[in-house]
Amino acid sequence: MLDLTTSNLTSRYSWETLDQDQDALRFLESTVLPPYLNTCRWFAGKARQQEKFRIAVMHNLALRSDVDTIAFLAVVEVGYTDGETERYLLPLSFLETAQPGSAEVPPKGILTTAEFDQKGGLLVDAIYDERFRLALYANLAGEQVIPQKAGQVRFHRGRGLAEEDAEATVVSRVLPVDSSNSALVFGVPHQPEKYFLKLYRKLFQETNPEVELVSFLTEKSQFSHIPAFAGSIVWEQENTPDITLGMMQLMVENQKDSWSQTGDYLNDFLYAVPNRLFTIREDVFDRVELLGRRTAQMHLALYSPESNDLAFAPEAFTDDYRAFIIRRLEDLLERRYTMVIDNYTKLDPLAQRLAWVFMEAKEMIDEFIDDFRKRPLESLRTRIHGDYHLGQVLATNDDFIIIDFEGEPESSITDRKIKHSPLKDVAGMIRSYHYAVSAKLFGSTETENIDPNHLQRVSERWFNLIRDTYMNAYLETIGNPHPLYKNSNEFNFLLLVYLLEKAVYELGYEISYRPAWVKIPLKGIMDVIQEIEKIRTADPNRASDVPRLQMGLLETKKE
Ligand SMILES: Nc1ncnc2c1ncn2[C@@H]1O[C@H](COP(=O)(O)OP(=O)(O)O)[C@@H](O)[C@H]1O
Ligand SMILES: O=P(O)(O)O[C@H]1O[C@H](CO)[C@@H](O[C@H]2O[C@H](CO)[C@@H](O)[C@H](O)[C@H]2O)[C@H](O)[C@H]1O
Repeated sequence: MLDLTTSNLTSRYSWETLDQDQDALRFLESTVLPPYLNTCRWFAGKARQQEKFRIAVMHNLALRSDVDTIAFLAVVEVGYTDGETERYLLPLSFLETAQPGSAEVPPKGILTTAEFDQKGGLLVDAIYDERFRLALYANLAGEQVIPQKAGQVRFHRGRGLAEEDAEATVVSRVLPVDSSNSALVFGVPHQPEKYFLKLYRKLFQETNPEVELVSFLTEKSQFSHIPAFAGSIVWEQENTPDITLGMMQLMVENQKDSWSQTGDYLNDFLYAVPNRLFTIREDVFDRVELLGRRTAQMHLALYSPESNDLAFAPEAFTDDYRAFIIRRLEDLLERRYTMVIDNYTKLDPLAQRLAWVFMEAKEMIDEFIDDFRKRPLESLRTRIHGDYHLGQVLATNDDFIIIDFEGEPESSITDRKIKHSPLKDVAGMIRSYHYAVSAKLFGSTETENIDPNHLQRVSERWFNLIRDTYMNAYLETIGNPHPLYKNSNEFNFLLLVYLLEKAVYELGYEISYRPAWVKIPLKGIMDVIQEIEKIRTADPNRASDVPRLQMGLLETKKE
């Protein structure tokens, strides 16, 4: 607990002039911000060597209360000994000790005790100050543009914000999810949880891809399986790209995300496996089929050849794009080979055998990449979800709502806006179903005494059924033929490219974070290389010295 009797930050001036008080700002930068940011879940620089914290900008936001006051939207720049500087949004508010609500701020929201013009209180992350939340809502509803020293802060109102709610008395709270951004919830009379406002923490010198995709789907398509776009908050400056600070959507009533739901459904299956039974509720397949359809409908909505918005116009598989994917894949592969070698002894026996086959297949993978470089491709690329997996799909009573269109967290903002074949999303979801089945079977006490080879075969059978159900529903909805996918050969080939990319990425993630799960992406890689081998052997004209796949390495030695 903070000691409220001693002030850490003391200023002779009033809180409202903090942005001009150089001494107070320097104190914040040197003493308060470094330890505070390092406690925040959304601060991504914890593992890097931090060098400098600087308040780059402080925007003003008027707060409605008994006494006129303001909050600041601070942009904190963090410099590192190497690599790029990052910028984070940190809304700041001052709660005088006697202020109602000051006792309710959780410790993680308090930066320091403070004293401004002899008034004591707390310097807090403003999301925990109700006056700040209400100001955000009122500005969005009123489509305000607030001039600042550096440019202006514009509040856009989206179609999702209902007319009758614009003047409503709202209630608000901070959603207790600890993730890379912060989430606020707003309620209106008769609907206590109606709007969901995401404040982006890490800022990019560009419009956030999520705002582009969600506003496009809401305003220019009939696809209704996303939470409708209700507005955004943007920092605008002349001759500089806009910076998105936040986005509001409708709040979705949901029990859980589809990762948890799929896991629950799989329990029946899990209990049956030790008895050598295949028991599974039909509902599982109904859900998978529905998600296949919803995925295809999302892709059809994002495919807009008539749109005059270039950001959404479909594009061909250009040499530049192929070079981009190949660079990424080769870079990932190189790092994964090293990681596997360095961590080999930490892997369990099944993962070790799979890792061997993967390492031995290097030349075959190189040949496949070369094929991708040269093969004529007529399919098209569009904007896609970009980070699609079961955790990004909320399960409502009888349907799905797709969220989090921000793209892959590790990619730069420019890379996140690159158009891909929608098969990249399809591959993401297939990998996720593979994870759901494998994690359940390999991570549960019910199956711990079952021979891992048998478990592998069982999980493969169930996964194949689920994958085919998903793919059939997807293809049926997309329609055949469709300009996005020229023919089934190309479709199958491209799907392998994206499955390989995703599984190779996951291999690194699991080695670093969940070594017990390494066999899941390794098995995913194995499935892809077996398919690659089938393509090679089916082509009578292919003269290649590349060795065959060493599947024999997977056999366990009989004692
Ligand atoms: N529109 C929404 N309605 C209800 N809950 C939501 C909505 N959007 C996100 N959530 C919840 O907030 C969590 C974090 O949202 P997400 O978009 O994944 O944010 P982040 O970018 O911080 O990861 C989700 O896992 C989900 O539980
Ligand atoms: O959640 P993030 O966007 O930070 O993504 C990272 O963590 C994910 C795990 O939480 C990881 O996803 C992998 O595991 C999931 C199950 O836990 C599975 O559904 C995904 O398909 C699988 O890729 C993701 O790869 C990583 O970037």
